[in-house]
Amino acid sequence: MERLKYLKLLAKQYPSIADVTTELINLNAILNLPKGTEHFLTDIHGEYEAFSYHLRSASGVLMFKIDDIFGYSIPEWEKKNLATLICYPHERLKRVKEQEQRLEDWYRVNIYRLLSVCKVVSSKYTRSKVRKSLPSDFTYILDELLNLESTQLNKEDYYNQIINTIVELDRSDEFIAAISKVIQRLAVDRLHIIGDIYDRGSAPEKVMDELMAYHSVDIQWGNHDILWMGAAQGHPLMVATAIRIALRYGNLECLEEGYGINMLPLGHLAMDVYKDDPCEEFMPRQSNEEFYAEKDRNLIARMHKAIAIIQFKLEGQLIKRRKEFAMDDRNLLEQVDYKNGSLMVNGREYSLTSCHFPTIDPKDPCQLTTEEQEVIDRLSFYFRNSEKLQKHIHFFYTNGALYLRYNGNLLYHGSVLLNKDGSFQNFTIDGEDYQGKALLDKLEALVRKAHYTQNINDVDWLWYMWTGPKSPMFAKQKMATFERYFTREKSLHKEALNPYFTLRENSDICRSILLNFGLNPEQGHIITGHTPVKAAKGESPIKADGRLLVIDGGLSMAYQAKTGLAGYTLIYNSWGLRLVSHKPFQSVERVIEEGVSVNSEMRVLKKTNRKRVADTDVGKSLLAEMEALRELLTAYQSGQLHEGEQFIAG
Ligand SMILES: O=P(O)(O)OC[C@H]1O[C@](O)(COP(=O)(O)O)[C@@H](O)[C@@H]1O
Ligand SMILES: [Mn+2]
Repeated sequence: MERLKYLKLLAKQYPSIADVTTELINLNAILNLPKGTEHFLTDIHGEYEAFSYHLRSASGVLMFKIDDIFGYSIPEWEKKNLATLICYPHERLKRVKEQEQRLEDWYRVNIYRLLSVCKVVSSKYTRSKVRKSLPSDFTYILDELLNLESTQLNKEDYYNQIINTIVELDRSDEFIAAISKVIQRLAVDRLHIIGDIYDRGSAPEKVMDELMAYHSVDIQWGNHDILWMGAAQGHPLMVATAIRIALRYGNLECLEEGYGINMLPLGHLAMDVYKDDPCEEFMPRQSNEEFYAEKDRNLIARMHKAIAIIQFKLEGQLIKRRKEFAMDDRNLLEQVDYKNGSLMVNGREYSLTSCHFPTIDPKDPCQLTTEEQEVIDRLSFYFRNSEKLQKHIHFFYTNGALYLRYNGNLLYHGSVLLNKDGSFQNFTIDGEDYQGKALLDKLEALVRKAHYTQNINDVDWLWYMWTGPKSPMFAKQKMATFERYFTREKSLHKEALNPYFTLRENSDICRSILLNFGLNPEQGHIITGHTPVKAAKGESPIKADGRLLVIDGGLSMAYQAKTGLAGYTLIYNSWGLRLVSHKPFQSVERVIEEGVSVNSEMRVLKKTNRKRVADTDVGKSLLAEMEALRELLTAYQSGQLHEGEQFIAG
């Protein structure tokens, strides 16, 4: 009975035998197409230009495609220029116009070449899917051109005429920009971002704009993203932490220009309180000498210290408020001896590099001064009311989650907590025990609940996930921020990793994780980020005989010295898995000047027989849809339902 009701509903969409059979033929054709290409990127950390280049060039794959298509028929430099045109059409066109004598000829040749590339990248999709991805201005023309061969009998003139007309009507620039975008878009069917879009680099807000405009993307929340998700709710401690990190890297533009956060109140506090403090340990990192004058750097350092102290005070308050987080040892302001200028850790005393804490009352070190309170209230207000920030963060809830199972693979940013013996580590939350997948599900539910209730006690959980020892996204014993600013004791700077990070080298462990998440342990892979792979020191991103891949290759500039690379892109296409490692991205200007070059290296990790859509998750749901359509067809053919019956009530 239920099934009949369902078929009646389906009949509304397919009211005749002809409709059902057309759809069945269509779905069957889709199932036989090659599997769409998935790209995986992680730990973007605000590095907008490099990130954008990866999207535009399909992480270098575009160059390989152009090579395949044109081979030796055109010289190397022309292939480079064609790739540049596809990646940066506006910038490249500007350059061409300055140099080219015979512009109309140039347009014709290049439009032909772009069409050849577009035909290859679109050949994996149905005509209908390609049509949907075409820009409205040129849908008709592009659809015609992509589905015709210039040499096709009787159509040659027609094809050439369309191109001539585009050139004559002075629409070439728009056409080239449009077709380039289509090529970029069709080269990747699905993009996975394994977390940590925010912090360190200068423009996470631009990364978010680009992701939101992207045709198909999912995000696995990283600890830095969760920090911003909490800050966007106006949680004062997370606001302070996000600002502290921004100042540490001298990223005022992201806050002020990107999100409209007014930093003036913090500037005032900094100059009132730390005017005579050189704040050496708080000088912004990276080569910000280029961007900031000495005077500005001094101001940033003072603001940095002012917000760091607010952060440490608020941490102490939260730790006392949330006993169940069991983080008393991280309430460091209460472990400082303000007279001796030292820090007590496990009964040992370590001297501080500076004990200039003019806003701290040693009797109640975690109490904010009135001015500090006013500043953090205002900053929290700005975060909550930044329209752009709210829009970006909303995207994490709609397109993101703590983990994702996709085409048999398991994607998460950090870890699944393990004990030393490889068993799943338990976390008791509100009296219930959680481990492995169940723990991630519980934590994700807490994040979504906090978004809904906006209650500070609920939002506190996001802070725990940012830095708590049992947070699978952080998965380190402590975050040694205070120790790094205020002591020189190396042993205190160490952040011990959860045993997971050693155990992930073992393929049996990885199999047990895949099983725990309901995936096939012999076929699936775990794909993660979070810990930069020290490739320069010989570390491999491929762990556990290929069962687990860590693809944090240092897209973040601040970490490139550690990795010796500038990031990885993992590619899963119909032929298997490949890992591309990138060299540092210099600048858009340099690409325009020198042409796109292959600055990546491709490694084949796994070769398979060509996979079709039928072998994917989408294929599975298409097969289920086809089964229902077959039932509907039988119902029509056996007279159980009449064609057009959707109009009959009940
Ligand atoms: O290098 P920075 O920016 O000072 O950050 C160091 C901090 O970042 C962390 O590594 C967390 O960031 P990741 O998630 O990118 O690893 C902390 O463990 C550490 O204290
Ligand atoms: Mn991380």
